[in-house]
Amino acid sequence: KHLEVTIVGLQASGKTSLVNVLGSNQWSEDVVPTVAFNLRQVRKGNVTMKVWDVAGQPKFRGMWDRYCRGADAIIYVVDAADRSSITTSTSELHALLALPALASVPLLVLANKNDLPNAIGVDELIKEMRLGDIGGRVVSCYSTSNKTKHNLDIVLAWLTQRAH
Ligand SMILES: Nc1nc2c(ncn2[C@@H]2O[C@H](COP(=O)(O)OP(=O)(O)OP(=O)(O)O)[C@@H](O)[C@H]2O)c(=O)[nH]1
Ligand SMILES: [Mg+2]
Repeated sequence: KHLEVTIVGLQASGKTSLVNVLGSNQWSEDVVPTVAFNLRQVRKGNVTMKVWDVAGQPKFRGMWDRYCRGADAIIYVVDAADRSSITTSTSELHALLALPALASVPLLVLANKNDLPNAIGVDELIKEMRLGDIGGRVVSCYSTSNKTKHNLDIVLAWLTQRAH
């Protein structure tokens, strides 16, 4: 089975770390900011995933839609411990999802870095980011940590469910 997934979200939210931990069980405090994108192949059981890990710095956000087109799923990563980033994170997400080409692509929002104190929880993030307003597609939201691997098992289950 195959799955193509695109990971977007603001810089330093933990996208590359997620792929490193899911793909090769490699956690590091020291990850280089992504330039443009990384393409990784991840195998889990009988599922081969093509993972587009796209850069989150402002100058790269205009490329997000290009990598999201044709994806079987979009993962949107949020740094749940950086509350000052949530307004920008929200507007970037809603701008992306407004694109007709991305209608009906399933979305998984991760409230990442839940190992840090004061990280925002799922219920509050759903409200803050107005995830309830997103229609016409599957929308899920989990609280995760790449550092402790909290809930990464359910992220993987969510992904493999979408393989075909
Ligand atoms: N405490 C904690 N730190 C994390 C977690 N995930 C990532 N980080 C750290 O956050 C920093 C940024 O992580 P990256 O994975 O490079 O973030 P990114 O989203 O790929 O950033 P760009 O490539 O610039 O878009 C690194 O120092 C990571 O170690 C997490 O779950 N918990
Ligand atoms: Mg990165």
